[in-house]
Amino acid sequence: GHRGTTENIKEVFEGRCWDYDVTRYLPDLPRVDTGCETLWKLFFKAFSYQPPCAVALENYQPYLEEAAQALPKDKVLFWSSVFSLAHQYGDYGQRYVTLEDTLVGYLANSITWCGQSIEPGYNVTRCPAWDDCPLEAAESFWAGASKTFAQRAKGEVSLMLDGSNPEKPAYRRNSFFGKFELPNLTKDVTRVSVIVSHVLDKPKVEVCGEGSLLLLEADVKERGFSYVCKDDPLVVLHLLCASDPNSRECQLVVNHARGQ
Ligand SMILES: Nc1nc2c(c(=O)[nH]1)N1CN2[C@@H]2O[C@H](COP(=O)(O)OP(=O)(O)OC[C@H]3O[C@@H]1[C@H](O)[C@@H]3O)[C@@H](O)[C@H]2O
Repeated sequence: GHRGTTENIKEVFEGRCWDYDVTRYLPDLPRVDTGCETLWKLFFKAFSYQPPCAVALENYQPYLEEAAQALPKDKVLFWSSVFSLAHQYGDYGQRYVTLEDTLVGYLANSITWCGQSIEPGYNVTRCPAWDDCPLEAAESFWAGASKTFAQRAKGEVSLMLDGSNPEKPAYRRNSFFGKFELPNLTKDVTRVSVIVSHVLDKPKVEVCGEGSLLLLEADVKERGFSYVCKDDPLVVLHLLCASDPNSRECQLVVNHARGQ
């Protein structure tokens, strides 16, 4: 299989960059001094004229360092498998900051790119499918981006996991969080606060204190951080109920509000 390359990728990248600079996350994240043309050049340099499947994580380092922002203390949010809920919960930088809220993640999110050795140095139409390459270009990008994001986290960091998937444990050591984020948290981090979210009205496959959350607790404490875990905090329940107000669990929430 293959994926289609994002059309006008240079214009998309640079346009997003200028837009971010003047309109996005102004109260929550600092501006990056480097201009958008320079950031594009550094990003392009990382994968251009390389074979589509052979981009080492290090190639993105110059770009990742140039585009990095200081992250607000106690507001970094990591996630596994719950992309959409995590971004609702983070409320786009107001409650928490996810990788996509930072310039590095914002510019790369949902675009597709890959290199080729002949002019113009990247494949204008198509890229390998995710599993066609051992280290597919975009995969190594997110590895580098996740690592740099984790290295700049401070204070209490949050992690949202999915406790409703019978096929996939909530915490996996081979997830991006397990491979590139947890191992790169520094001494500036004090605590990992885990939120296990569950699909409404479905069996709770994993909850705090059980299954892979026990492994996570051990891995977090082994790194010297304190650990707390909560199943479906009220904010998350309300977000889930907003999308599914008629679910049984949400009726309970409404009755509770009515004091019944
Ligand atoms: N658009 C984004 N993609 C990704 C981010 C990210 O922040 N934005 N990633 C990884 N990533 C891509 O998501 C899947 C694995 O997710 P999934 O299996 O659901 O969860 P992971 O923990 O592996 O990755 C999510 C974790 O890494 C960063 C983000 O800061 C989260 O804390 C894999 O294909 C990666 O290329």
